[in-house]
Amino acid sequence: MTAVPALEVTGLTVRFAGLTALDAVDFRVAPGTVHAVIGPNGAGKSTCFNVLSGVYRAASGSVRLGDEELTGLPPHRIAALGVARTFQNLALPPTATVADSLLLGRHRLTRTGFVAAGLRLPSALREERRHRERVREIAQFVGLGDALDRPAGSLPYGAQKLAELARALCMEPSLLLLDEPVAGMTADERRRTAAVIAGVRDSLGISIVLVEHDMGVVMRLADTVTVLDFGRRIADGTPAAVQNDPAVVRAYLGEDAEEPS
Ligand SMILES: Nc1ncnc2c1ncn2[C@@H]1O[C@H](COP(=O)(O)OP(=O)(O)OP(=O)(O)O)[C@@H](O)[C@H]1O
Repeated sequence: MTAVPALEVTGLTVRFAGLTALDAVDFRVAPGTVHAVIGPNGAGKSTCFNVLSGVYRAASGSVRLGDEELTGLPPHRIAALGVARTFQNLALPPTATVADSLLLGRHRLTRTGFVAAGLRLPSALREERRHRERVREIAQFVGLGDALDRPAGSLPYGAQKLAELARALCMEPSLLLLDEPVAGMTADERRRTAAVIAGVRDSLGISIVLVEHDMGVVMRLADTVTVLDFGRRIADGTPAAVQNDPAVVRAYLGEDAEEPS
């Protein structure tokens, strides 16, 4: 396994027509840790996520993964550097089987060219078998080992979200970006997904950045947390530290939180 590099975000600034959605934000994600980005509505979480994955351009600042500068690179180049992401809304092909959906995640790791694959050459068949084995392992890892031959769209919502997570893992990333991984889930599905995410960190050792509204999940799962409000970083630290930070309480509850009762 190659060493997982640290993610270093420095002075990250994003502007939309006069609105500063991210204002000189700094944070660091140590290798093999879970880092949550939280904040009230409109704080800049999705913007941050979209800059990390290359969907939005930063006005200034830097995002470095080890020695690689990610700012300015298009999404596919960032993905090629080992950054995988999931989406807030389901993005699996609904009629493809879970196995085939996960195989799509291995596209960038596929060596055999189209011609060899099209001709069904032995080398192409061997490679496909290797990828299918890895897909099976990853599906088992997230608890979908029995669902490989089912159409992804026929699974319950929580299982479809896990299949997306599995597809991202199929890229063998060193950094996984999760956009609200438990949004819309039942309590059971949330628990199961949180356990899978903790397992990804603990067993695969990769780094995870997640944007999430569910505070219970954030507090249980994250090693470190960055809190944004109106595009600025207002707190950064362990879940316990940021939870008790007066600026964070104020941001979530409004100015009234400061008034003596
Ligand atoms: N593509 C865009 N064009 C213009 N303004 C945008 C764009 N994307 C986000 N914004 C603005 O940037 C600010 C931050 O938005 P962002 O979606 O990043 O916040 P958020 O913390 O993810 O909010 P939520 O929790 O509601 O998803 C908001 O004022 C939003 O209206």
